[in-house]
Amino acid sequence: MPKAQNTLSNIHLHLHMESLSWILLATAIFVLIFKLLNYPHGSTKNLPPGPRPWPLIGNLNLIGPLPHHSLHNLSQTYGKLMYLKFGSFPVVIASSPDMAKLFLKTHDHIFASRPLTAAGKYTSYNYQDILFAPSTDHWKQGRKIYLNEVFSPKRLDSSEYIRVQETHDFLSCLHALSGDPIILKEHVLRTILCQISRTVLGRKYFSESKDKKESLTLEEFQEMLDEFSVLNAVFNLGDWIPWMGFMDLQGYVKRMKALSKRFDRLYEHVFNEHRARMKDEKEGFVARDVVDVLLKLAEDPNLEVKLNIDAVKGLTQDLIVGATDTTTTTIEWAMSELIKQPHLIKKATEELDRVIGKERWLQETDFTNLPFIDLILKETMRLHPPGVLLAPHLALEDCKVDRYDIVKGTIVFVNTWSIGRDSVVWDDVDSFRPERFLGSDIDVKGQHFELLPFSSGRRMCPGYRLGLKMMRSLLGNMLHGFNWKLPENMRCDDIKMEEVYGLSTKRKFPLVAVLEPRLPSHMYHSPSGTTI
Ligand code: HEM
Repeated sequence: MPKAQNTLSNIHLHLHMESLSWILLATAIFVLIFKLLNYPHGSTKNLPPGPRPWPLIGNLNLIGPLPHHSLHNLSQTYGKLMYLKFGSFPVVIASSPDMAKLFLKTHDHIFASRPLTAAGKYTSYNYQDILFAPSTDHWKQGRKIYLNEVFSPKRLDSSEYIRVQETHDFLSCLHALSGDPIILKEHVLRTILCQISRTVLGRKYFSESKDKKESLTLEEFQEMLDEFSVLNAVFNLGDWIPWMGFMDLQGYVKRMKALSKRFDRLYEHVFNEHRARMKDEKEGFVARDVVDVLLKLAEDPNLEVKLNIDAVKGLTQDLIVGATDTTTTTIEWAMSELIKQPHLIKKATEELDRVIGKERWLQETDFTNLPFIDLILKETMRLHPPGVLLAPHLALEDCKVDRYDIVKGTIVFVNTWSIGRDSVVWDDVDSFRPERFLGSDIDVKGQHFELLPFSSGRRMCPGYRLGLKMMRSLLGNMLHGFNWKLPENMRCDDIKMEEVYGLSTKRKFPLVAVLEPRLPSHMYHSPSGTTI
């Protein structure tokens, strides 16, 4: 072979070898990246079963607009403990009472933290609230403050008069509207907002019509709460694929920052008013509401963890957002289920007539004598728990759960919506039958893992007693005070039961009803003289 030709084929061979090495190198890098992205699926860990994840997005492609439904369907294939990847994060889903118990009771100390999300950072004062705070000393102290200063039986008793006044105003408003179709949730939300604002902030701080002088209208406040609910439940890409976060492709972070500014303006106004009273009254100052208590605590040098002003805002905000959507949504679901089954309303009103009579309204001391109202609420929260996936929990350490390895940093969701439809636990799962709880000791206080609307363990809802009081009283009195009908052109089958996912999972189509008074007319006179 001539020398020149020899050299040429050497070059060819060299080039061929070189491209081969490039191909091999590229393949090796691809495999490595794929393995890294899918870690720990490829590791020696014994992970719960789950679908194979895609690079980059993991299993996010399997999650639809109602994530609890998507996860429920997946659990029918992969089982009650399921492993997925959301972007680059390992996620496990518990879909049965025994699995929920392992995370919320047996290993509660390991799973009581929260992942750091953009919502917690931008809408909740950089996690200086309680709901989004990881398991830190700030969070522990905040829960203690709540339990002693807001939710103790004594504190709840001292704010009862507010709930009574606002409930009477609510009933009076409904009476004035009797005969006309009403959008129920608007009235319930307004009442809950009035109750919680007066208890926490001292007064309402919003006006119900545009011409009154308040920094905020009711409409704007409701809009802010809706936006909070949406932004705190969205699948924000930057949370799951952190390197994409800076692009904010969905625009959620921008909205979070804007919302936070609106809430902050409200708190600044509220706090300035409270500080002014504190200054005026000096030694004679006595705390009248939760903000007073928190601002006083912020001055306390002996507090274990210093409470700065952002933390006071975070703690204040959790009470407002924690109380409003959850209770309003539950009452709306309850009435939607009841109105489809008039015999249940009849049963409830028979009990009310027997226990309360027609000459007074239901009070908080009557609750123990009205078991059917409680059965209705339990059955509502079985089928329509507001927090369908609870809030996300985070593994602080590696842990073995039901023979599977759950690695540190795994995010845990408990699918309470799925548990409420578990046919191993419940008969006739899709039917709304409050009587199913007759003679059963299952309650909603975190001891029975088949019914977890308020969760259980260290992260259990601290406001559940207040939530129950507000719901029992409003629902009971709504049934006591009125006959419930559908607008003329509607039949029971027209009531759609579709959902919209959010911090609380709400009805897609608001319930519209027509009310007719059941009690003598003098009963509806509101003591505070509120008109609509
Ligand atoms: C129907 C009424 C309510 C329901 C169904 C409900 C449900 C829940 C759920 C599921 C959680 C998350 C638990 C977890 O992560 O495991 C939670 C947490 C929380 N709830 Fe409620 N809630 C209700 C009413 C209230 C009320 C009335 C308040 C306050 C006034 C409140 C304040 C909070 C707070 C501050 C947290 C955060 C607790 C923490 O992360 O440590 N909730 N709630």
